[in-house]
Amino acid sequence: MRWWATGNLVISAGLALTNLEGVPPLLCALVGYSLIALGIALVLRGVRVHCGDTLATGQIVLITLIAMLVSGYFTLIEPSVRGRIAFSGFYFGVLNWMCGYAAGRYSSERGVPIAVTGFGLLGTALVVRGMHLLMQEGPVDLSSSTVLGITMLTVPLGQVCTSFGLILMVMWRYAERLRQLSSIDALTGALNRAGLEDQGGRLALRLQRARRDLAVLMIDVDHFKQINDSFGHAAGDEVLRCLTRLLRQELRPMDVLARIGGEEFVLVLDGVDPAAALRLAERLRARIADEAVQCEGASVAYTVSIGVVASAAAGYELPALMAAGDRAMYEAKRRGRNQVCSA
Ligand SMILES: Nc1nc2c(ncn2[C@@H]2O[C@H](COP(=O)(O)OP(=O)(O)OP(=O)(O)O)[C@@H](O)[C@H]2O)c(=O)[nH]1
Repeated sequence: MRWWATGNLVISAGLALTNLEGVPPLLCALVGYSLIALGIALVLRGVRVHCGDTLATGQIVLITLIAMLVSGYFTLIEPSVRGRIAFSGFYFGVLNWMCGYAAGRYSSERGVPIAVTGFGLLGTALVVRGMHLLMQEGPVDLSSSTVLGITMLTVPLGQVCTSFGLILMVMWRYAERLRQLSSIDALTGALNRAGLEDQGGRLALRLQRARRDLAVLMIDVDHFKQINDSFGHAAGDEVLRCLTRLLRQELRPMDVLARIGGEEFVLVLDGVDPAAALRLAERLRARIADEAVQCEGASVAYTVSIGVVASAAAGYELPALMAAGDRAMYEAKRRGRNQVCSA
């Protein structure tokens, strides 16, 4: 956004300079056209940065230098207004197409089609203008042609489209980021309750429609308060992070992992039948009991209690599945912890 705004400011300054009465032609041509090229290069950098790429400073300098040299050539060495204006049409047109290409190629965000259309319109209008001036007979006449009239109309239309499209792209990016942040637990990076309701709910609905098995594991760390009390809160946090990493290793791409309370985690498993869910829960329980967490020189051993529930027993409603899984998990606690129970 910063590059794009600066770029547009520089383009405006360049345009103003090229149209000023009484300005020496050399200044008008060299500085004016260079500024326009520099401005478009900054816009191109902005679009690329937004799409995870960049445009090197050397490339920006090169783009500006080309405009300066060619316009200087048509002013000092081979003075030709037609040559200068035709060149600027082609050159700035192609640069605008490059901006459109960058936006369309690297991004799939809302607003991209509008921005690409805007850059496309701008580029096409400028190239058509350049071609028209080249083919025009007699002295250069910028006022009396229908083609030039249409291109003059297209340029502001393209500018409105690019501005609107780029603003939409940036807003969409912020909205996506906010949505992600509001569904992620800051400590572990797993989903939080809101994220679970959203992604877990969608997974359950998809599996119900496809008539596939779904299983939910409710996992609670045993005597977590004692871990905090004995080793400190930082060690407790590290246990939660390590547990998240360990659980992630067992997940497949469609599975959902969430932390829904202090030391309570939920796994929603895609296409897992009751027997396989029990086997997985048992494997997790044993691995967790075996792997102590190292934190600030201390080795913190811990265990978990797991409640297992499958769609075959409790249906596909996530709240009902979690309630049944919770009951099974508390049964595991009641039986002495470090256990797996199924609903
Ligand atoms: N380190 C750390 N502790 C937390 C966090 N969230 C909650 N806790 C602590 O987790 C502890 C949970 O204690 P309890 O609910 O009594 O459960 P427990 O000690 O695990 O006992 P059982 O579940 O019955 O085995 C409390 O002491 C909370 O302060 C967190 O993000 N980090």
